[in-house]
Amino acid sequence: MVYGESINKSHCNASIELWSCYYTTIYHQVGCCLLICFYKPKIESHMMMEYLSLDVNHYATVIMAGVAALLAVIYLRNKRDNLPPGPFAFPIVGHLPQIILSGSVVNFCQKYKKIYGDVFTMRMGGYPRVVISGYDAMHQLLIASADHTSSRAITFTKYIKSRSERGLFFAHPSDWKAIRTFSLLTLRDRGMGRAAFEPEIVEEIEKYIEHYIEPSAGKPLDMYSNLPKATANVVSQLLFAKRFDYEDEAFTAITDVLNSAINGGLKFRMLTNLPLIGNIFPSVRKQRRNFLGIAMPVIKKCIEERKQQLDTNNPQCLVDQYLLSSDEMKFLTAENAAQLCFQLYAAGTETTSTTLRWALLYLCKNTDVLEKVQKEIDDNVGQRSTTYKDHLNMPYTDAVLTETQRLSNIVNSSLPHNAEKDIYVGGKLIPAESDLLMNMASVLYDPEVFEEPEKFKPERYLTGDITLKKKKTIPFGIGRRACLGESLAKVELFLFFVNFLQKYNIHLPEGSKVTTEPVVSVISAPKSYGIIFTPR
Ligand code: HEM
Repeated sequence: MVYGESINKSHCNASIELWSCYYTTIYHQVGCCLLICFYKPKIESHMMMEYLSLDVNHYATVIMAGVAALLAVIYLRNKRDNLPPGPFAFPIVGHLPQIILSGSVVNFCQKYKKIYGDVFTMRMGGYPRVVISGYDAMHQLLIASADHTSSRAITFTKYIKSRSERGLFFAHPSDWKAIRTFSLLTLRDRGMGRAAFEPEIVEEIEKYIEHYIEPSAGKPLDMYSNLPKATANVVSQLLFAKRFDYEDEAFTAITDVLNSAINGGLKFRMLTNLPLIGNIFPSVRKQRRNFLGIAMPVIKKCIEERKQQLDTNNPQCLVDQYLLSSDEMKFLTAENAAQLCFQLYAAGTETTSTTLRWALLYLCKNTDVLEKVQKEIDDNVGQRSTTYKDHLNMPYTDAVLTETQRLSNIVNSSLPHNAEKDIYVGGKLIPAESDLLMNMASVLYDPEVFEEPEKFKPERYLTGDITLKKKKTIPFGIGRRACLGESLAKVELFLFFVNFLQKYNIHLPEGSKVTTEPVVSVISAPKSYGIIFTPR
């Protein structure tokens, strides 16, 4: 089979029912065997022994039978799914043990890609996901087969039953295009990625410097929980035409909730992948409650405020535009609009601030690069205010930011997609309804394209086949559902970065042990670290 060949899937409910009965029986047998092994003294005379007709002294036989039955269950379950082969998966927890042993999902995917190739199955809890590696396979699925892969993973959407509560991330396939077009046009209209919006970003940077950097006065500043407030305010201007005071309680609560959820590692993955196990832990349950419970009232209050201030002749932000056009956009209910705002807010907050924290850390670790960036800033910007247009004359700074995005690989699995039809990729069948997880590291760290991919080397974007390297640098994803905020993120990254380094020298505190080993969660972030800013 070749890339892209697709066939229709036939469902066979009867055989699924048959399998279910079969599994239930095997699980029952295995359960009994294990019970006997561990509680033999207590149940020696129990009726179960008669039922199984087993001699309790033959432990070895019982254990072997149990293990064999367990393996049979796993084998048959995997076979039933018709999914591409992958490593051995444990019942209930799936590949969780191997993920923990590998150190992260990223390492796990990279490790098993070497054994199973560009397409293999991974199980997070009970849910299988087909892991896609390599640019060609991703291109095949997300661009050439975009008509059938542009909906979100079932594991994402199954918890949001109502179509009118899905916002953009989880939008029903038939609503997605209209919501995305509305969001993109409105945000662009308000200035996203355009020079007209730059003064507001620069004003936010100045406020951040005044509020956090200046008072740090040469002491280490940990930007982990305060930099997201600055990037959140940038998005807030586009959504609600307002910025929050950094000390505002509701604002602090919403950024803290996002921060801990997105950086919450295993806990957050449990929310979507291991709901049954996750529910056992109070802290996971609390995170689930907080995520929307704290955030949504703040978002709804902002929307309500816009209603009161609405000037029909002069819409100021995305919410104004929604309030004015909602008659034509029936699917965008009030609840859906609130979800959309929250998702844009969430998508634009941690991503940009985490990338900036990576960039500053890489520079502290590579002082020669820091010097070159500052020289380029001095030569091209000097003391005046920076604009995004300056990046055209600052190839080295641009290369540093591109290399930061490549190496940090922050959205390490992209956002999962779903295959709506059977698709063959590289000769392997991806059955309809499979959830797809993109192994972004396989492209961003491809040694065929990026020499010594694990190293921070901005010069790579200034020599050799630059076009190819840029094409394969895909931190924002590819295809129809690629990042909606890419243009905004690029402007923000450049303006924050240049403004910081134009005004300050940066270094890590004496004896700092922070490494560039990431904390891998929904995003890959640097470990919490302090940075010392000294005025230049
Ligand atoms: C460095 C910053 C950022 C990175 C690396 C990033 C990366 C990504 C990635 C990998 C995806 C998934 C693509 C896919 O599903 O195939 C995505 C989706 C998305 N991003 Fe970003 N993003 C960033 C900043 C932003 C910003 C600033 C915004 C907007 C305010 C934003 C809004 C979105 C939205 C709305 C989606 C979902 C699009 C859809 O489902 O159609 N992102 N982003």
